[in-house]
Amino acid sequence: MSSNDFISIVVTGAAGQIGYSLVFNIIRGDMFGTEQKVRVVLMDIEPMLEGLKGLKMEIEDSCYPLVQEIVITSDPKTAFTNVDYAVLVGGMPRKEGMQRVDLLRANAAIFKVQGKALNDYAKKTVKVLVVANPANTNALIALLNAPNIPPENFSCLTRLDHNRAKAQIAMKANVNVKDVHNIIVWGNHSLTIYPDTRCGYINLPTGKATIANVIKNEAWLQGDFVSTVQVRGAAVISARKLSSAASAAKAITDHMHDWALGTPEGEYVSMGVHSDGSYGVPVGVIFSYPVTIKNGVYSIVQGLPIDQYTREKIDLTTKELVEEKESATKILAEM
Ligand SMILES: NC(=O)c1ccc[n+]([C@@H]2O[C@H](COP(=O)([O-])OP(=O)(O)OC[C@H]3O[C@@H](n4cnc5c(N)ncnc54)[C@H](O)[C@@H]3O)[C@@H](O)[C@H]2O)c1
Ligand SMILES: O=C(O)C[C@H](O)C(=O)O
Repeated sequence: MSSNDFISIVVTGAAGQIGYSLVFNIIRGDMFGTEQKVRVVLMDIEPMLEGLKGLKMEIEDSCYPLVQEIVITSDPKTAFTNVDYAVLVGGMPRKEGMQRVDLLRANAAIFKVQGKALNDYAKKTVKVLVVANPANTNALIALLNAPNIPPENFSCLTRLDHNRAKAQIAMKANVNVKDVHNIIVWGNHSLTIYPDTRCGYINLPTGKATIANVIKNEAWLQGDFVSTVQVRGAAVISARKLSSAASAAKAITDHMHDWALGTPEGEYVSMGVHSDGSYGVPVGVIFSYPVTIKNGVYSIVQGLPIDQYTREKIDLTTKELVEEKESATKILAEM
């Protein structure tokens, strides 16, 4: 995993709300295990360095034994040098009246710089997770600017959508979330993401049962369930007046934990990864697929049945990602 006895991980946007939760998940051992020491680089823009100093003090005062070193910086070279893992949370948030393309433009500049910095300074084996929205296309921009790092090492966060779907099923079926398995979320981390339960199952005291057989309500599974997951981020913003933070940090932790340490035999998780053309999605967009992970390498689950309804949902989210890719390509060409 690391040439030393510690792992080095950078979190960008560390002074923000996700950062405040995420960093403690890392140093508690939730991400890489309770025996793994970590060097954590907290990166943010220069005006936030004072806040990062406070976060560093809180980390010290928490006395977590896994902490090897805490670095705070706003300099990309310092941030990315020799890191094993990079979690890119920092970005420009959408402001009132801002179109999606304006958000893309603001973030393209950030992810171009960070992609180049990863390329120049990180280990070539670095595993990158992009969280800042639009997460799939920001990840693509970073990847396009890091030609020396394999595309398979770039991912974006859709595990929060995956976890949201799992939680909705557990609540509807009145079972513990740990008994719900093999939910899939396909596509873009946006309103078009498609939560799919057709391959999922629930462990009941009587044995394994399909989600459809337990829920017995196809209209709900194809209707309210899908829309609840799709608008969950907006619902949290509307209630909290802030976007999801602790649940996002938990999802980031789950994503990196599984990427580093693997998935249990037969268990799928959802990850936004560089499309290889699987399931008719064009090569070269960052698309959320079901994956299994072994020895730090993910494999897209192949051969799942795709019915007409699922095909339409996958096509819709694919169309949005292809359009985002076209906008990003134009924006990058103008820079
Ligand atoms: N993919 C997902 O599931 C998911 C879920 C929740 C939030 N998000 C996204 O995650 C991002 C962060 O959310 P948050 O609530 O922590 O936001 P926040 O506004 O609290 O924090 C963002 C931080 O990023 C920093 N930042 C801005 N530009 C930067 C740059 N160039 N380099 C380094 N840092 C920079 C800011 O200074 C700020 O401290 C947002 O884009 C949000 O939409 C994604
Ligand atoms: O920050 C947002 O716009 C919402 C976030 O992506 C979420 O899914 O909670």
